[in-house]
Amino acid sequence: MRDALLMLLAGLAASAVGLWAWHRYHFRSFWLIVGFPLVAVTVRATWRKVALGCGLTKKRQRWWFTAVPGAIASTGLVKVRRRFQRVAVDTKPFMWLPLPTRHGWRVTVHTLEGQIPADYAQAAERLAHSWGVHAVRVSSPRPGRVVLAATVRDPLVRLDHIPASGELLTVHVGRLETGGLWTIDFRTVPHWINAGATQSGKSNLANALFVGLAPQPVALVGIDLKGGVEFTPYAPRLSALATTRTESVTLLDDLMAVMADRMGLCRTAGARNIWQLPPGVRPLPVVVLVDELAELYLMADKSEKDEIAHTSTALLRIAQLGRAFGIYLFLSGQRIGSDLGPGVTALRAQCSGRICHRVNDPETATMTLGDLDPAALVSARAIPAETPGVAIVAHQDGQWYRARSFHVSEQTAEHTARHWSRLTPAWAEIAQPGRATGFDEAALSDLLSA
Ligand SMILES: Nc1ncnc2c1ncn2[C@@H]1O[C@H](COP(=O)(O)OP(=O)(O)OP(=O)(O)O)[C@@H](O)[C@H]1O
Repeated sequence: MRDALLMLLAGLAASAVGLWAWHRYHFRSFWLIVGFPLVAVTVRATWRKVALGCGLTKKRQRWWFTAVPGAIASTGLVKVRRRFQRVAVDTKPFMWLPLPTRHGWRVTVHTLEGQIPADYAQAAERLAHSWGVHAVRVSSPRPGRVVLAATVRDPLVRLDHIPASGELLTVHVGRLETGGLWTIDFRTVPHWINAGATQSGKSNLANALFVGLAPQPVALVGIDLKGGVEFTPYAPRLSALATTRTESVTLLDDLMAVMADRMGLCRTAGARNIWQLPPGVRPLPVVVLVDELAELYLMADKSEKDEIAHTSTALLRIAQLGRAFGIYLFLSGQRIGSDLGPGVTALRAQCSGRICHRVNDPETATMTLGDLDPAALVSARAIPAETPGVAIVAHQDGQWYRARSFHVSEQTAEHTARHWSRLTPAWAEIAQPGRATGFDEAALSDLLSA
């Protein structure tokens, strides 16, 4: 008997250790086979209580049945004394079966009359606490349906390695909280704002972007108003680098000339943008990386006014027209606010790509993320300092996500710059009007008619 008990205890201990090791070393299979089925049953079984607690139920008139007439049964609101009575009961939204995801589970819910997805988004934090998960995100694939995606544990605490990006002007810079890739695709979203307090991970993101773009046939240009400390390591792969405001003015003038040149090229070829040009005459896309954007706008005395106005107009024109002519902006800074002048506000309006790292004040989050869901602003302010690189991202699918960039050290960026330096086009080749593609009108006509 004692032996049997000992055997049983030993068996239980071995199973517990086995389960722990399984959970620890292969969470994915553990989650699918053990964790998820238990969670799915619990979520379905407790949905009425959870929905009621989170304010997602509606009162509906129902015929209520009591097995013992005369006894007092309570629905929580109405005391029922008869066998059948029409009473107001709390109705929960219909919930489908939960489905497992890489980092948790998701479930589709039918909204009740008068409910909108925002009602569920407001209750997301309550739902997360009720279910004991890291976060619940709400999306609505079609009217009347809401998908609640629960993340069991924060997938952004530890990230794997940066995967290679396949397509031109597309870079996988990190991971979204859903476990999916965080992708910056300049052809879909041409201009980006990358804001955040100091040490929040802005430069790391620029490194990740640079490492992804370096092997691609693109011209990279840097404007580094931190005196060049951030982008000088990229120099072998940069076609041009400006480290002062005066140099920036010249560089931006060159970029305007490139844009005018490309406009002429497209006009001659009857194309609306450079992507409609035949590959032989299509100019190289140019990505302009800017660090410390605010420095371009700060005025120490009145003598700088004209220079600032000039820079501001050039950047704004590039933001307005650059997309069609293959010139893209990635603007980083601690504050990109209206206090820097109307030029910044107008520039911000042209940048549909928004990335907000940890910020110190609510205004910066509001300025960066604009009129995105208020929950995004709350999330941006809640990013802890211990997780640099975590940001709120307005994604290409129209939703916002928490995301984290892959860690790319300065040494890696430097090595990449040297490795791909042979792909660096000389700035003179790009910047001289009429020579952006080496085209002349006759050669272009020949190419187009071929
Ligand atoms: N995704 C990440 N994963 C891990 N560590 C990161 C990540 N992003 C940034 N870090 C680390 O956080 C620190 C600050 O990052 P970074 O220099 O990019 O911040 P920053 O916002 O550019 O700061 P500053 O404005 O002061 O230059 C660095 O030590 C960097 O290695």
